Amino acid sequence: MTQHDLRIGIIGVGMMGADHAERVARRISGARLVAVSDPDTERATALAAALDGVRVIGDAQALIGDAEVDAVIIASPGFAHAEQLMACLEHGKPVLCEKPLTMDTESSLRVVEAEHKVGRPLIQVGFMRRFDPEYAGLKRLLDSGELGRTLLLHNVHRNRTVPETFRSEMIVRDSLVHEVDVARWLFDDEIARITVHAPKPTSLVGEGVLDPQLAVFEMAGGAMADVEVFVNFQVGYEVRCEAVAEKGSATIGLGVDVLTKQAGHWGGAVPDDFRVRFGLAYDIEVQRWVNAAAKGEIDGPTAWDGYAAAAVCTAGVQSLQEGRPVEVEMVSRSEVFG
Ligand SMILES: NC(=O)c1ccc[n+]([C@@H]2O[C@H](COP(=O)([O-])OP(=O)(O)OC[C@H]3O[C@@H](n4cnc5c(N)ncnc54)[C@H](O)[C@@H]3O)[C@@H](O)[C@H]2O)c1
Ligand SMILES: O[C@H]1[C@H](O)[C@@H](O)[C@H](O)[C@@H](O)[C@H]1O
Repeated sequence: MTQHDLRIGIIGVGMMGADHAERVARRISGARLVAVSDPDTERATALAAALDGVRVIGDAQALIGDAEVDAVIIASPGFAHAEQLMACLEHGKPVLCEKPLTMDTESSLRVVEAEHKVGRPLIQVGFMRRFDPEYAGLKRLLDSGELGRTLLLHNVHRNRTVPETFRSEMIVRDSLVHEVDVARWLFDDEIARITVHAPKPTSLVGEGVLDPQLAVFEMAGGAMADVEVFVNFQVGYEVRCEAVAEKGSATIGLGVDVLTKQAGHWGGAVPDDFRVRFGLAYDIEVQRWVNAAAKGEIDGPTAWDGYAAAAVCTAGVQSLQEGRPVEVEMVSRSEVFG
């Protein structure tokens, strides 16, 4: 820890915020966790007590404006992001905002426009899969051209369970949004049209929750991606992606770990949740964000990426509700950036 460390404040210290707090406090170099804020003050106080030199600030806006906070991590629920992002922009503070950028296309666009007015990139969006060594390796391979042009992506995204607040729309905006970003990033193209199907739902969740969902993305350039997203799979956390190209295919997320043979069975462990599967990705993401923020830069998904993902998810929710493919409506980059 040095006096030049970036002093970080975290907003929202639930599952993800607490994980980031631990990360910043113990594993990230060039940064120091100095403050946390959460309406659940008991939770924030317990977390701060377990870490050295961390203040609890009652209100998110006060944390953002605090003179001793240089940079902010937003890990509050998606509905709170827009207002907190706007405050970070007003105060000129670099911010790593957990996905989704915001919960709707309009507020995401307002954030992009407000950042453009500031004149420098301050917002990085927490699409951490881009930092996962397996995804990064897949991206390098596809970009190398060794397999020819990429034609298809097959994706699987399964959570063991999610909180009861997770309704059908949340599955699109909070879970499928990862594959939306992955498809845009791997294909380096926009999603032009999306269809989200609702197969027979699991009986193990609340009435009316459409889980699993099957999505199809049609890219502007004609390639396609399919996604199974099943957030109450019961077994554990699984994220897989197979890219099919002209001269071969490549798969990540097979979970090849130590294979054990014991008591008449063989196999390996299935991670319980994203904190295990993507722990290294979050470490790399936060370290690179800290390094960049110290220089007044970002190094990862931009507010524009967050906006594009929000636009796709809005169309995805409409498709789920209306049972038909829906065109994605987005402004063009030149309308915002000139
Ligand atoms: N990148 C990933 O893989 C990943 C994984 C999990 C969650 N997330 C994202 O992180 C964010 C938080 O998710 P979570 O699973 O930790 O949720 P959570 O419910 O476990 O925690 C949210 C915390 O925010 C607090 N909170 C509620 N309203 C707030 C407000 N207005 N301002 C500040 N804090 C507020 C809650 O009291 C709670 O402590 C979401 O945006 C979610 O999508 C990302
Ligand atoms: O908020 C979480 C998080 O983004 C995880 O990475 C994803 O797998 C879950 O589906 C979602 O609920």
